[in-house]
Amino acid sequence: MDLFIKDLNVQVENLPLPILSIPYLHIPARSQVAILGPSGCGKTTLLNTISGLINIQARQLLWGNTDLTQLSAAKRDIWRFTHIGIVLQEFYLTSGLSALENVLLPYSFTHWRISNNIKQRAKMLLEQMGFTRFHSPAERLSRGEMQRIAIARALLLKPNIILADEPTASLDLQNAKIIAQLLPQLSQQEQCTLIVTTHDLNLAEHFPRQIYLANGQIEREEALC
Ligand SMILES: Nc1ncnc2c1ncn2[C@@H]1O[C@H](COP(=O)(O)OP(=O)(O)OP(=O)(O)O)[C@@H](O)[C@H]1O
Repeated sequence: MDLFIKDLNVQVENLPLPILSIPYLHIPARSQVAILGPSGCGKTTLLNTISGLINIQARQLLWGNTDLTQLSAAKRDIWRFTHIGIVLQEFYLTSGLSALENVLLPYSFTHWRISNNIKQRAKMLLEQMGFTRFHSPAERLSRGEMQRIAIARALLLKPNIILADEPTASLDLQNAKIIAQLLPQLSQQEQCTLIVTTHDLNLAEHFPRQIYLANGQIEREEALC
């Protein structure tokens, strides 16, 4: 699914200027894009907008043929659950559940019984990230391991799109490097679009397209040919 944005202007109460203003943006399906820029430039607002988490203040925001501006908040929630996997700086794992059970959570929300196929897929995703302690309690894992669990959870239901907000920001250098390699690798393998926001240039260098925001606007782009 390609992303097309036309005339996005995010206004908030008591501020005279939009906090994000993007006249046009096209991100082709299955591409890998890093959104960069200083703190407060609008990265998270952009991610929240394209995932439909917040009201969309745009003339048009198309993901494929679906214009999110035309959907109610409830319909956007269903659309997001169906199409987007989200990875955040914090991992939001459920303590008391194992690593594997955490990966399976999105499936558990809509199914009474966990099928063998989905369990195998969860294990396969974890194994691809070099993690095999499926039954370890989530709260005993290292931060790098927790982020791997969060990535596998985001990929479990084969989303068309992965959005990651500062996925390496709370990791040490070594784990940040590993995640920086794994995320683009897995999204390519799963053939989904990957969009990350980051301050981390080591992460951004793994992305063929980099969009720099400043003061809520696209300042410049870099593309590796
Ligand atoms: N609901 C809101 N009300 C008022 N101001 C807001 C609101 N949401 C965001 N902002 C402001 O809009 C600007 C952009 O915020 P945003 O969180 O998108 O920036 P960011 O680039 O993700 O920053 P960081 O890198 O620090 O996470 C900031 O100045 C923020 O304070």
